[in-house]
Amino acid sequence: MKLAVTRTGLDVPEPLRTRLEQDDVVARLVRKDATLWGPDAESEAAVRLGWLDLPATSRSLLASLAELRAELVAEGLDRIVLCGMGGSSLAPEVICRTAGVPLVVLDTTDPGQLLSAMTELERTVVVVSSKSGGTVETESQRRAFVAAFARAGLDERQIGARFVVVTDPGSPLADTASAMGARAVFLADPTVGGRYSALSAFGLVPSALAGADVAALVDDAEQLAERLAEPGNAAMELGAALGAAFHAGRDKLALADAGETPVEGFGDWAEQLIAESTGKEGRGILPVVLESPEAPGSSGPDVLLGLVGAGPSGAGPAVGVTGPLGAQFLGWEYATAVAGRVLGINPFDQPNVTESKENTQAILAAGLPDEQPEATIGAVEIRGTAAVLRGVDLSSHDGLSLTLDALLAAVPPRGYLAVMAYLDRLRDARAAEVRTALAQRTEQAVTFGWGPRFLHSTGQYHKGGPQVGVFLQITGALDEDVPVPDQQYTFGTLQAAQAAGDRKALADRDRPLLHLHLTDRAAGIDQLLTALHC
Ligand SMILES: O=P(O)(O)OC[C@H]1O[C@](O)(CO)[C@@H](O)[C@@H]1O
Repeated sequence: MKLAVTRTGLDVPEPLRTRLEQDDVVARLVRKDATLWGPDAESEAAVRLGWLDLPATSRSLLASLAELRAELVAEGLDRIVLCGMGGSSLAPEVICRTAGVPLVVLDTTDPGQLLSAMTELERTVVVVSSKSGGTVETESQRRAFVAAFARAGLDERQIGARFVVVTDPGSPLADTASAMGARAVFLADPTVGGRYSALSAFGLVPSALAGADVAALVDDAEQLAERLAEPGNAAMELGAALGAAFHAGRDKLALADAGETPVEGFGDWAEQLIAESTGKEGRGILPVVLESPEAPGSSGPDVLLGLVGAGPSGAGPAVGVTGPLGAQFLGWEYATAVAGRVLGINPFDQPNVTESKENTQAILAAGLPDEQPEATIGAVEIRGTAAVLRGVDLSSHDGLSLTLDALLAAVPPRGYLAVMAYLDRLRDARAAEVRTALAQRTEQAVTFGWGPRFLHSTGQYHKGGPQVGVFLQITGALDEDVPVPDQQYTFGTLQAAQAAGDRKALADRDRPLLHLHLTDRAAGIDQLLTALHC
């Protein structure tokens, strides 16, 4: 099956089509012309287009991956835990979900979620994936697993044999991998950025070790790669549609898995690709991951519905993309690069991501801020900016409902509300229902992200995109905490510092923000959902 793109209710205007043709974008992109995104982006683009070659170059990984998987299974090591953030874990999660094979993805600093991953150690192999090799979440998780294996009685050599590392050549993680005697190290192509790395070792290594058929993925991508030089190819059509929608004022892309598609959870991967690539210089396309094509938020004056796995069935505006997963990855990457050109931004940098990271480090050094709640209602402590809380009667018996009403009222027309939950996405999964409940009550887009994962995805858009966002941050009390080995802080402190660091980054931009801290997570989520449904 080939990649196919269909549209309803959205035209690609002739001038845009002509411009893309006259500028020879199709031919220039496949020959990796770094000038496509303007002079400011040129030096970065020159070292960021390696993803176009991956369908051919990644083939060389397949034999060694099959061998390594067989070796691990023979030793009874059949549980794969992947430590990695953003582009280093989102693709393997979709690949494994789609293939129906188990992969434990650890992309969090939540101590509870970490502890649930640190089980069944006797059958566990940990894949540590980080391009830069310097991502604090990933390095902290690696240390925690080393300590857990040691507690389980493994010696140094045995511990090393439980780790597989994926990183860029020369990164600090490459050095650590050899120092710890990691069982295998895969050095990835440094000319591929994190969110474009689905078909590289970052996507393939953990997925193959978990049992997914990654050869099929590469085959499917290669079939599309062969057509990418053709004018009007499907990926070009998708990029043109995203660009046309943006210029028509439809700068929210509501993404849903659709139809009989075997692709599962694609929206979470595409969300990072689109948000981090386009959300900068005060513009961008905001991906809104929907629970289903009919979920609230699938239509609106600023929305384009994007269906993965089926053509659009209604009047639109919508775009449907069908085809196998390998082709979907490559097609959306290509389309995002094209959309970047249409929007006039550099789709390969993430200039605002470091800000929250730096705030986090400063907070870890100085200590967590002491911010007293404005009110505590049941299991929910309420804090927030004046733009949300001014005039809200927090002493009222329905103070939480009134607060949420005020939050919704603060979202401007064509703006958005971002829910950011620094919780355990397994145990506190019901928190995601807050998105649907809020989206039912507003015309504006409502997104949901698990912290700190979203910091490596929509976090770029929040800070670098149009400043029309309103934010709901949810944090929760800890049942247990876990020290980060050889650091002065625990995972719980790191998680709290990440949340506080991001609050600071948003406050520095005067964005309206409501911070709800759940003193009892389950009770607090219940309370929130009740307040939203009444
Ligand atoms: O693979 P790394 O270097 O750990 O980075 C993880 C993620 O962090 C970012 O660099 C920035 O948030 C993403 O672009 C990337 O996918």
